[in-house]
Amino acid sequence: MRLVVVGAGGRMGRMLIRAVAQAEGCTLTGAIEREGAEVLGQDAGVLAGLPALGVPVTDDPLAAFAATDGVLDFTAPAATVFYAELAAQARIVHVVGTTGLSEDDLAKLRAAAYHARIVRSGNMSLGVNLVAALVRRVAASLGPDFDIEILEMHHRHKVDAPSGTALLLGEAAAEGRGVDLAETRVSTRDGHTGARRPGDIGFATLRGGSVIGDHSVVFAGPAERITISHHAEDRALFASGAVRAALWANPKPPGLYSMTDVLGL
Ligand SMILES: NC(=O)C1=CN([C@@H]2O[C@H](COP(=O)(O)OP(=O)(O)OC[C@H]3O[C@@H](n4cnc5c(N)ncnc54)[C@H](OP(=O)(O)O)[C@@H]3O)[C@@H](O)[C@H]2O)C=CC1
Ligand SMILES: O=C(O)C1=N[C@H](C(=O)O)C[C@H](O)C1
Repeated sequence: MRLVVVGAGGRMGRMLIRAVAQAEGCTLTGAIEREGAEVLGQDAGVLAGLPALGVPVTDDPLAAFAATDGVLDFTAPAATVFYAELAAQARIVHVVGTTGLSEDDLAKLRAAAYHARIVRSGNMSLGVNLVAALVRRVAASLGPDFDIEILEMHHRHKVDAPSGTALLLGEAAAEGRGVDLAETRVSTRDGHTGARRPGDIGFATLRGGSVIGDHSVVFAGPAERITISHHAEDRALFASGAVRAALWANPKPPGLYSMTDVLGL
């Protein structure tokens, strides 16, 4: 499968180049960065710490999308919406790892998925998606006297909160409970907040250092507490999940898919 990496100079972009170069059955056909980026013109392989691959980083997605089967995109919301529209025009696979998308952005992705095969997930790892399945089940089993709180910590450069993974886990908890996350979500507490509202799903965000991604879901009951945690130890985990998603989506009809579909969970 021919693949293009957008946001090639980013933390995940470099990991994605490595993952494509090392994956059986995949060829890197393009590496895209934004206009004016310092890495333009560099060889994508060298950028990712590999021998040269003969693929220069460019700011021309049109040419790259016209000659590929799929795009791996861990960039920023506005960029992802733009690339989804291009992927739809080119009728290719678009794997979206970007987090922090608004409802409006998501609506645009749903529209693009009439023509593109889009796989989107706040976390491309097998472990987190298994944890989400577990959280759904635990939330469905426990009664309303168990309060649900989600804690996450990421590196100091992360720009969105709560993380895409925290929201994915929150959605799983809400689904398990049969409630709407939008109506139960509490993402900030400060000052005199009053007592916890029954049924709320709380989010707490920590940022610092080089933490790749730590998540815990706490079910706090009257006399016991269950904590389900996941700790990412290497970004390569997300990159190999993204390549797996692209290979899975390649023969599928247009649509918006998730890692739950890819992993058959
Ligand atoms: N779903 C998952 O499993 C995971 C998701 N993520 C998500 O992936 C995203 C990226 O994370 P990370 O790699 O750490 O961030 P970085 O900031 O390191 O990388 C993002 C890259 O995208 C580039 N970019 C921004 N806009 C465009 C554009 N229009 N065209 C081309 N390139 C563009 C940025 O360039 P510039 O610096 O010039 O803005 C930057 O190089 C985040 O949303 C993060 O939460 C991260 C890990 C796992
Ligand atoms: O920005 C990151 O780094 C990560 N983002 C994703 C998220 O928002 O959950 C996934 C992972 O935790 C790393």
